[in-house]
Amino acid sequence: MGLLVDGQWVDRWYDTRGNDGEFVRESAKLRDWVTPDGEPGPDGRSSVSAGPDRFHLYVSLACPWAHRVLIMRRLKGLSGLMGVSVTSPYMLKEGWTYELEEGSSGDPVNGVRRHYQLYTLTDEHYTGRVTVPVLWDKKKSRIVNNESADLMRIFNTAFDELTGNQLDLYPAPLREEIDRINDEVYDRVNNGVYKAGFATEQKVYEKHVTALFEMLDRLEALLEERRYLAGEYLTEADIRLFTTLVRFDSVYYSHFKCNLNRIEDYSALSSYLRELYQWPGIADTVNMSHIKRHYYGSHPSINPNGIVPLGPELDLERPHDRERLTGKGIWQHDA
Ligand SMILES: N[C@@H](CCC(=O)N[C@@H](CS)C(=O)NCC(=O)O)C(=O)O
Repeated sequence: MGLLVDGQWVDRWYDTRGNDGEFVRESAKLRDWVTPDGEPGPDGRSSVSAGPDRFHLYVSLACPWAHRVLIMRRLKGLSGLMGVSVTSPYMLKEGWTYELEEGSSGDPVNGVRRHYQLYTLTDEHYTGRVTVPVLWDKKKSRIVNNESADLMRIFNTAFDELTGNQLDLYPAPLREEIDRINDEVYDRVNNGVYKAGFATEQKVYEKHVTALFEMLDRLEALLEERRYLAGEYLTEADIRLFTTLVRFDSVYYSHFKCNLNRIEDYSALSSYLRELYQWPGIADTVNMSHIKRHYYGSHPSINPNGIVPLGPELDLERPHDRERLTGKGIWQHDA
């Protein structure tokens, strides 16, 4: 695990010592947009135009941030329009790689063996963390964007004219509520499990685990009343929560020591997790082997021998009881 410094790969773990035992996630740096005609994106950001064979997605099936984007690709019918390269589950000295024998798909587009090469192809002096997911522009031979929150929004609208898909996972009337939920879920849940798991001071770990379970209790109460986080429609907020929930009992509970409860112990949250897992197309995006091998095998400071636990045995296919709450599926753009 490492980062690029002026285009050179440096093998270095996160610096928690310099932050009083806290893991601080670096913000993504490549933030261009994709729009139907290449007109500027939100906040006037520069943009490239959507095209049928222009983009390629690089993901790890283990990574919850990449997973959100893979789900959006599926729900928005983009699979035929945009190929995907899957990394090896392991992220070790050279960072993410495309080693076929470890379970990577390889990289048919650029033929790179190490994920950081995509960053140096984009900018030979790149400095910063080298993360998945990444959206690659085949026309300009560079990364367009490496922030999953942006990629979800791009996929929600940019290609609609090409696909005819009208589903809207960020509908205008619900945006304020979605943004509010996303902020808290990001801080306490999505990134909260990492802040607990990568903490190197007891009090820091306890602070983040406490905040995480306070939030899970609040989400449990909300989901007792609401079918989905923002109400009756499934939105991006649900996808963002799902990718953490589906990893929780297998990984975050034990590997990151987030073990006050399992998701299975919450009635509404566990049923909600099963409903989302059973949503058409979603189960196919979940690869528990990559998920477990990645976490237990890529963090030697937490799990030095890399032993991958056999359990727990989860049955996400069993019935859920969410029909008792009103649900209207996914919003349509022209609804
Ligand atoms: N802000 C990014 C974060 C992505 C991220 O941190 N991905 C992890 C994998 S789960 C990664 O690639 N980490 C490598 C590193 O931090 O060096 C996003 O949401 O797209």
